[in-house]
Amino acid sequence: MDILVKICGLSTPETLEAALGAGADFVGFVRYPKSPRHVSLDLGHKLSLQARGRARRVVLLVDPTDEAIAQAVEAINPDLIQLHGSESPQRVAEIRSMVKRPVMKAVGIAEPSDLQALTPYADGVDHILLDAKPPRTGQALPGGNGISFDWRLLDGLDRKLSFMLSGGLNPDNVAEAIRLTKPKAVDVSSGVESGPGLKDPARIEAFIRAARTAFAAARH
Ligand SMILES: O=C(O)c1ccccc1N[C@@H]1O[C@H](COP(=O)(O)O)[C@@H](O)[C@H]1O
Repeated sequence: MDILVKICGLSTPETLEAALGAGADFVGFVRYPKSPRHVSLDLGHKLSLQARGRARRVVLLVDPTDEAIAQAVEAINPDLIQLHGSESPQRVAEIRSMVKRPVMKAVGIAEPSDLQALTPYADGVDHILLDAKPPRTGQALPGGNGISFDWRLLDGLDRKLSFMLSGGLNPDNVAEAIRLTKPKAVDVSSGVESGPGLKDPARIEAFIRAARTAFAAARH
């Protein structure tokens, strides 16, 4: 099984096509109005149709209400729901049983003790996403800030846990991240942009190529 690659925060047909053409396994659509990558339900619906059958479609939500979840599921028909707020393990389980679709929970990592926060989620979700914690400024988004965490913190991780890695990845550092952390999948947003919310097809392609090359090298 090759490493899986997710390109998140796609918001135009052209950049979505670039990600699909370059072989992305997951494509992410952000439903969070404060984000420069936020898509309306109508745009999300159109992008989802474009990606259908070509990659797994992910909807990213942050502490969503039941109504926000229902709207996103109906419009975008995602294959996976990414929860990127401070949803408790109980809320994640509730959402999973409500939507009857796979759910991925993002957990912020900044210090060794943060790894303990994974345990309560591990049994109740389909995927765990490890991300950097957002900076402590009032303006920061809960994710999508282009910030990495110290990957060596994952040396203390139970290796039975398979995870998707995110946080400040880009075409230049993804190989090192894969070598050090051995994730099942990698996820990128800011690192394949030319400006906030502006995906760059050349960087998308370079990221996917670098991830696949690094994974192949790590197997030998
Ligand atoms: O991308 C966003 O705008 C976003 C908004 C709110 C929560 C999460 C968001 N993005 C996710 O954050 C991580 C890391 O992103 P980056 O590569 O460091 O920019 C990734 O999972 C994005 O999907």
